[in-house]
Amino acid sequence: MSRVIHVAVGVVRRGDGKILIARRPKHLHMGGLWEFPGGKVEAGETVQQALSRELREEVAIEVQQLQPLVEIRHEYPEKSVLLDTWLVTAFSGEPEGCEGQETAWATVQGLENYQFPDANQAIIKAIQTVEN
Ligand SMILES: Nc1nc2c([nH]c(=O)n2[C@@H]2O[C@H](COP(=O)(O)OP(=O)(O)OP(=O)(O)O)[C@@H](O)[C@H]2O)c(=O)[nH]1
Ligand SMILES: [Mg+2]
Repeated sequence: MSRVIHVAVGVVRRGDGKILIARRPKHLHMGGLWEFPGGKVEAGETVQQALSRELREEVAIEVQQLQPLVEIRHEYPEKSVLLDTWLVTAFSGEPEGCEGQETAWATVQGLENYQFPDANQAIIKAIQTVEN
């Protein structure tokens, strides 16, 4: 039995309702697929601290306001993840892929046109049902 990897995931929503997505670098787990930016929670960090750090490191934005969205437990053949997913409703800065990743803004409906890792289907469902 392997350990569950705790991952902080950010669903960054812009004023016009579009959602930020980024393409995972080819060499990583699930490389080439689209994702919501984020990464592993490190020892001694809260999930909110991890999310702020990851969004700064990966897409150069500062989180200003967030709310819990959903927690997804998923077993991939090679690892188990807990995607601790937050809706980011205010941020500063203009997102860019700091590690050379492609980024895009998608409408909630348009998310279906992108290929995500399997675990993300449940996140997309949660985004579709969220109000306000
Ligand atoms: N960030 C992110 N990770 C996801 C998503 N969906 C999903 O299955 N994962 C999985 O969660 C795991 C951890 O994410 P990560 O690789 O971004 O972690 P990280 O930024 O800390 O990278 P690192 O390994 O360089 O430290 C990966 O196995 C990844 O495949 C998603 O939408 N966003
Ligand atoms: Mg990451």
